[in-house]
Amino acid sequence: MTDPKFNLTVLISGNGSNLQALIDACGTSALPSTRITHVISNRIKAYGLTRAKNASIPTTYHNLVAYKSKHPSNPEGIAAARTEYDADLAKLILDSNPRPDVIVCAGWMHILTPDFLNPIAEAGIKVINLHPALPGEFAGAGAIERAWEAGRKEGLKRTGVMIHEVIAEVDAGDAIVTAEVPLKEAETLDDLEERIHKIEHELIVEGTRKTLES
Ligand SMILES: Nc1nc2c(c(=O)[nH]1)N[C@@H](CN(C=O)c1ccc(C(=O)N[C@@H](CCC(=O)O)C(=O)O)cc1)CN2
Ligand SMILES: NCC(=O)N[C@@H]1O[C@H](COP(=O)([O-])[O-])[C@@H](O)[C@H]1O
Repeated sequence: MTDPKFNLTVLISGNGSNLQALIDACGTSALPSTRITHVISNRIKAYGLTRAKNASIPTTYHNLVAYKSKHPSNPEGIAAARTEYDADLAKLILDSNPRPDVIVCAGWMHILTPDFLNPIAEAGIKVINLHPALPGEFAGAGAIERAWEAGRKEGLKRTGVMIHEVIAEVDAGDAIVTAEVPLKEAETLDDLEERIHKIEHELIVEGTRKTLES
């Protein structure tokens, strides 16, 4: 059997249900001739690491705490730690064989700085991110809850999910694919999260495929 045409590196921080959606899609008509060759987590307890190991995908735990411990715990020291961390994350990926065609942030809860983005872009590797909101709305962490609150308090009628290009400004990169999610009156946050996660699992596959095809 010939090697898959496309290679993915997936960055995670948690449960990994979106990683699982990608694992399940690889090699099917949804993500043809594609394989995940590396999963990297910034959290050692991320269940997504177990999902990757169960799928025989190489994993790396890239630990920011180890970098912070080498610097003073003041703003300058933390900035220096993040610079080193991000530069080493880029090296980790650029030194891998095969290199990825696309890096997918799938619940990756770490803001990437130009120390990562620049060397990756120079290598011609695209970085995309799953964000549970529509372009220009609820950037950053906790987007689902913030939309749910806006539905209750401000009458927001819909939120959404997008896969977007990753740039230095958080969640501001061009949208690759989006899906609107209507907000339902008196719906619990858990129920909204469940509806949104189902859409995420479809959109992350579609967004990755569109990126590979572009
Ligand atoms: N430069 C970019 N980095 C990242 C982007 C992006 O668009 N540009 N997308 C995010 C994912 N994300 C939302 O989609 C997001 C993740 C995390 C945070 C955040 O505030 N992180 C904190 C730490 C939070 C924690 O560890 O619990 C931080 O990094 O200080 C905001 C947005 C991925 N990165
Ligand atoms: N800003 C990005 C963000 O908030 N992403 C959120 O992280 C979750 C990861 O779930 P998973 O680990 O089960 O894939 C996703 O469901 C998504 O809503």
